[in-house]
Amino acid sequence: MTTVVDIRRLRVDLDERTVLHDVDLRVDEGEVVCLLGANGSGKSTLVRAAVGLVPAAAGEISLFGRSLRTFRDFSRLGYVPQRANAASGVPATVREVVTSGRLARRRVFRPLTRADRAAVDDAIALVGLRDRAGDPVSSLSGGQQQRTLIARAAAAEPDMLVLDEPNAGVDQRSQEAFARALRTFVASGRTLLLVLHDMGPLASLVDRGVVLDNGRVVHDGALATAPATVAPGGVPDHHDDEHETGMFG
Ligand SMILES: Nc1ncnc2c1ncn2[C@@H]1O[C@H](COP(=O)(O)OP(=O)(O)OP(=O)(O)O)[C@@H](O)[C@H]1O
Repeated sequence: MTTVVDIRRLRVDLDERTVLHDVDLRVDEGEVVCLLGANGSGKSTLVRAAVGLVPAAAGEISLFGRSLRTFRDFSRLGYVPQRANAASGVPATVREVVTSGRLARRRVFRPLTRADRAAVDDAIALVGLRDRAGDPVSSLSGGQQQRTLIARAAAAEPDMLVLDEPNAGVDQRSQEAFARALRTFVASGRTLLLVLHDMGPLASLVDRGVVLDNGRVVHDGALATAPATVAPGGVPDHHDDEHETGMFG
């Protein structure tokens, strides 16, 4: 089994404050791992550090078996930040934005192949925006714009998707459709690292939950009988004693 993300004893300092302390996180190929925790517990910082967007003050990060310091194969990785906004000054349509993800995968510009077009169509279907494909992204809701960026990442056919709060501001029906689509993504052996405040319909997909509290990992393990949501505040009340919550196996 290949380890896709291997983080050991990671410390991250922001504004001279330590926001991640001694964090270990391992994600194997084909796994769906969910980061949970209250606001400000460090979930976004952890995924940003994992993809090289914030520097580590201490510790080791490897992606696909290679130290992040020398890792260059970023086309294997699709990352979509929290509250991402796909609208720019340019009046691009959903299809154009998604296609740009496909083009970014290639070194030299050449016309789209049939395979490129199919990957773009699949990615748009993955996020449930088929009926909006020709619309300008500026006409979409915030949730739909983030979905557009998820489709752009998926169009490059990465081995791992890292999605920070993909369901924020998305209605229940769209969340359910998205969960079904992501099931297809992982069925092909690909890897998912999700930051979720509320697991909602994605709960049944998740193999393992990692709970952060104040920048430390306080739980790392399987999720028991598909809890739909995390307790108010994002984490179980007694996450130091997982048996009390009944949420984690
Ligand atoms: N750019 C920054 N500069 C300084 N401090 C930051 C920065 N970004 C985040 N922080 C701080 O780091 C801590 C962790 O924030 P982070 O956004 O990683 O938490 P989170 O668990 O993702 O929260 P949320 O669920 O609200 O998105 C918080 O205390 C936050 O205030």
